[in-house]
Amino acid sequence: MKTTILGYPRIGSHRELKKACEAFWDKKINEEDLLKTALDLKTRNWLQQQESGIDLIPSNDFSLYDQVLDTCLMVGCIPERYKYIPKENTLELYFAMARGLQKEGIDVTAMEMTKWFDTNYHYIVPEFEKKQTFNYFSKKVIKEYKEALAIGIETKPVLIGPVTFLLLGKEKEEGFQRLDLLDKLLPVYLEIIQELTDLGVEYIQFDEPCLALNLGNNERQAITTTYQTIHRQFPKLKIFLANYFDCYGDNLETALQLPVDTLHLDLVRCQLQLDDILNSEHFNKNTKLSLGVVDGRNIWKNDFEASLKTIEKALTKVPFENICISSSCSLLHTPYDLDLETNLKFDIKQWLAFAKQKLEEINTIKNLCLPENDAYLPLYEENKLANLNRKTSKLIHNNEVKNRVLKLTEADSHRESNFSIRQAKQKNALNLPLYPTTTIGSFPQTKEVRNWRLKHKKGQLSQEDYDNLIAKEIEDSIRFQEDIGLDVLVHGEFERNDMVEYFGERLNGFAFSDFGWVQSYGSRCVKPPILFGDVSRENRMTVKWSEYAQSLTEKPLKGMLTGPVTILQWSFVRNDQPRQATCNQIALAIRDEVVDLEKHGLKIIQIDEPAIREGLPLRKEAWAEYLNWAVKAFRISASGVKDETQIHTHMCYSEFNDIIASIADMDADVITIETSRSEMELLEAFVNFNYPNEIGPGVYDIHSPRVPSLQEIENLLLKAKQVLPKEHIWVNPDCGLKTRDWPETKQALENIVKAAKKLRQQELELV
Ligand SMILES: CN1c2c(nc(N)[nH]c2=O)NC[C@@H]1CNc1ccc(C(=O)N[C@@H](CCC(=O)N[C@@H](CCC(=O)N[C@@H](CCC(=O)O)C(=O)O)C(=O)O)C(=O)O)cc1
Ligand SMILES: N[C@@H](CCS)C(=O)O
Ligand SMILES: [Zn+2]
Repeated sequence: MKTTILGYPRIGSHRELKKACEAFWDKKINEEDLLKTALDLKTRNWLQQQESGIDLIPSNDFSLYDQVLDTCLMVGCIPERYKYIPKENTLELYFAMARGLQKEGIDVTAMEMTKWFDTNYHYIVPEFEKKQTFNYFSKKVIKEYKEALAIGIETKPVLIGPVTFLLLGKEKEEGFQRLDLLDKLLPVYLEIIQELTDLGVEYIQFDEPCLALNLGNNERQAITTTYQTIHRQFPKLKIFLANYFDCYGDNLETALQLPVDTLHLDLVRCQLQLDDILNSEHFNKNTKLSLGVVDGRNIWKNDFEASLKTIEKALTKVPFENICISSSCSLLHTPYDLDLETNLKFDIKQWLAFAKQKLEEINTIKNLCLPENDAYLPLYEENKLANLNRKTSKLIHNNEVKNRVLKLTEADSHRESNFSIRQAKQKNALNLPLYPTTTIGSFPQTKEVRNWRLKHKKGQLSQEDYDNLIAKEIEDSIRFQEDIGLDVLVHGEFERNDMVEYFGERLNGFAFSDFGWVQSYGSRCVKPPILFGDVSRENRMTVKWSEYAQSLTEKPLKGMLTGPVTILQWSFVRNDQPRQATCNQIALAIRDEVVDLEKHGLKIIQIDEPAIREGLPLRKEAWAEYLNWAVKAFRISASGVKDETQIHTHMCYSEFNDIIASIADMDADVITIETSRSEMELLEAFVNFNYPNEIGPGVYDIHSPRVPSLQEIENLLLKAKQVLPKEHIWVNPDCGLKTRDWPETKQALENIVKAAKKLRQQELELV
């Protein structure tokens, strides 16, 4: 029996990689310094895994920015627009693809980014053209294998499988299907595998999480062709095939017939597939099984008793030596180390395991399976006790909250009137111009603002002083928004550390870590709150600052809240009750806040739901049930106000096509969406569906430091104007501006307002 994991977090327990990357981008450190930090992190990760008894330790799971971008570089899939960046300057090219580049006559946009399956991790979307060619360009995988070898660790290199790589990408022109490129891509993979096997690599982990999706026959055939070809050419190579985040489902038969050494199962997301596999006529008894019993997506302690039962079941059909104990998916999605948390209550801390603790769990589970396991029995008992304690803890249950959810009625998820009546009333109440301009909520979270919060947290800045600084920042931002002529203002979210953590900190039922960082994209991290119990709102959460901001201006100010599905989705959520039940509890807490904002004079309230698409189950069979409760939860949160109050929602990084009916069903008066990186492509779904309510297609890609020109914004707006009724169009950036600096924000927003004014002028001239 062996142990493995599919990947380890890489940002650093103290976000060392984030800090090094950002210092490198700011030219405060050079390439050598950055690469040294990276090597230190990789080395620490490998040694940690070795020390924890992991047998098959992954390499090439590290990335300076994103593993899909690494794969693009590996196979030379570099879009034409980067050709002016010298290829020898690999890091400049790499970060230009990730973030865009504006310097010395070069002005290139970044590649698109989207969500990695149903996680809050974003990957860079590969771009393919009809005449796409591939070549073995970046040798990172070799370099990392050698780096580990240099410290005496023989690793299992991880590659994103060619089929998943193609499916995750996008055709940039018509007339071909990206899967047709497999014939050209596969030879490059073979070249890479050749180099790895020449170095003595025994196992390669191929990540093919596309197997968790509904695939067509040609996609399944592509999987079969790929692994038959690899096996034919490298019969001695041990192919470790990893699918995760859901079952193999109807791809199981294909997967079971592949010539692979080890098949990985995510047994956290899909318990039942083990029975299906063991009972399948296609199951080859010589195939090893990697049993992903330790949750790579959540932070609850493993239930050893349950895991051992699962392993016992596998052992009825699979020889002991053919079992590998592993994490359900890469541990990338969990924080580093629970030992760093000194402020978590013991009661709660005893229920948790972060990445380092998960390594230890995997090792313990394996040892508990051995005949001589005496030394590990105390750990088994400790685990049993902690889990029992969680089941019965008084910290978790609140009957008042449970009853309120039980008493919800259909009427609680409906506004008083339908949209057209509300629209007319809101027009009167708000008196906005055509093409109203607004922003999505946050303004730059500068170093100063974050430092005030840090000092305040450490007790070095009093509540009063902190509040005064925030108030001044809000006032400045209101003046700025008025000066440039925005129509609907925001307070700027300066008081918030994060749009989910901030609410979690103010709601009952949540706990917080100090170092529970998880990479969201590139150098950006989030610290998901730990949602352990019934959720309720004790006090108002946002009214003070929104009311204050509104008092500074005659223009309408948007109250700013995070929606129930997003709070659920971006927290480490309890696994002892259905997600739907937890979501309704959050919805009621947000509803109370919405009603309070209205009471305090806010005429527009935005309830952000950027995670609604990401929460969609990977398999379509499960969509309807999810969408039903998710949309309902949003509606519960939004429906406590009168018709005149305008409810906005915001979503970013979403493919809307498949779920557009549900988005319309959310019945927000206005929705702002991400569209600029995709050149308004994402708007298509709204147009085809005849989306009934108002819509603000983002015209400024806020994830890149690039300032969009007036012309670019105008072009995007013209595209929107061609397909949407003009009375429905809002003009706004893609998403919040918290990651941007003020100078570029000012320039970009000025351009946005100018573009909207120009459009209005053109309308006047037409009359
Ligand atoms: C909209 N997005 C979000 C997602 N998920 C969320 N939970 N939140 C989101 O906003 N998913 C999809 C997208 C992803 N986008 C982003 C965008 C930006 C960030 C981001 O900027 N993250 C910050 C960390 C934010 C935070 O929690 N800050 C705290 C702690 C501040 C801190 O680092 N303090 C320093 C000292 C201050 C200093 O000197 O700089 C310290 O403690 O050492 C706060 O503001 O109080 C990031 O830095 O990565 C994430 C996802
Ligand atoms: N209101 C949030 C939404 C981000 S998705 C912000 O502006 O940052
Ligand atoms: Zn957003």
